[in-house]
Amino acid sequence: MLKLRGGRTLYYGKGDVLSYRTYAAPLAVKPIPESPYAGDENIIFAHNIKFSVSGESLLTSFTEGDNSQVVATDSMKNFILRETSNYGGCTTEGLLAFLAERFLERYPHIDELAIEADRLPFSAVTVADGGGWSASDLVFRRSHNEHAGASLRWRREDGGAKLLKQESALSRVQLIKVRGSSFYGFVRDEYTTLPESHDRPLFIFLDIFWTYENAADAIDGGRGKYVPSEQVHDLAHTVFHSVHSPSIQSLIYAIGQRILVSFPQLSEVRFESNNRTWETVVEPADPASAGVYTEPRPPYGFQGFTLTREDLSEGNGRT
Ligand SMILES: O=c1[nH]c(=O)c2[nH]c(=O)[nH]c2[nH]1
Repeated sequence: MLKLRGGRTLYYGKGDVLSYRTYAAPLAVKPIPESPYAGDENIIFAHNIKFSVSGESLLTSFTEGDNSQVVATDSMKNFILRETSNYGGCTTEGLLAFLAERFLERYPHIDELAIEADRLPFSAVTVADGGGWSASDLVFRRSHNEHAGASLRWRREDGGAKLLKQESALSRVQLIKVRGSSFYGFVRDEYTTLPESHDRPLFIFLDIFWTYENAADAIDGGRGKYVPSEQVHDLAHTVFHSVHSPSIQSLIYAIGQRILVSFPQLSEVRFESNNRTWETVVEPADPASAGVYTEPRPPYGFQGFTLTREDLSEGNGRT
């Protein structure tokens, strides 16, 4: 949240700015053992952007109805859309940094801004190419599955723009593991009705956020240290597949450790998870046989956890 000196909150801006940029620079990343992902041609580089500004100079627009310093949110939308064509890089974080820095240059009375985006994923369709199959470079399908995101906060300082906060994201992951998860040993008392489970079908909703040690690695994909959400997703799959989890709490911690080990350029990884474990209708005779489940009823449980590099050192009291 954007705040003025003295702690007063003041901001305004535009959300849901839908920007479909074509032919951004291609992104190439180092492969990791858990993922075949090596980059993106960025033929479609599309985002849903949210943008807001703050500053002492805007106070009278609220207190006195003085619009003389107000950049209309309609103009913000135009700025974002038009300037997106001038972005020469290949990452969402880079696009947001480019827009933020240009905006602060263009409007010197704005002190602080927040900009965030969800990447709108489009994947190439597979086409027959005379005997085989290949990925089209012309036709793409809109995906409504998990996607990347990023958020940045900037403040004008000493005439330049200073990055205050950076977070990248993988949002709306939905994964089901049909067996190999348990939940038992929890507090049992007069309020407990949940049976212990030694092998449950575990369905989780997951959002994963990460922060770089050096934000330049997120902003400039050419430095070779960009962490693509696709690799984060593949790491999460791999851990979910391979560990027997005693709880979602323990599962997200294991995924977080693996992410920090794989990507030494990150300082922090954060999780928000949601338990959507299917409700059992017909119990399977043994875990690998036919069962029938249905959607769980609300309310849903959730978990949150932030890991730092300390979580990788021995004797941190958490492992
Ligand atoms: O992985 C879980 N963690 C919990 O804290 C919890 N609580 C609950 O009812 N089911 C689960 N599952």
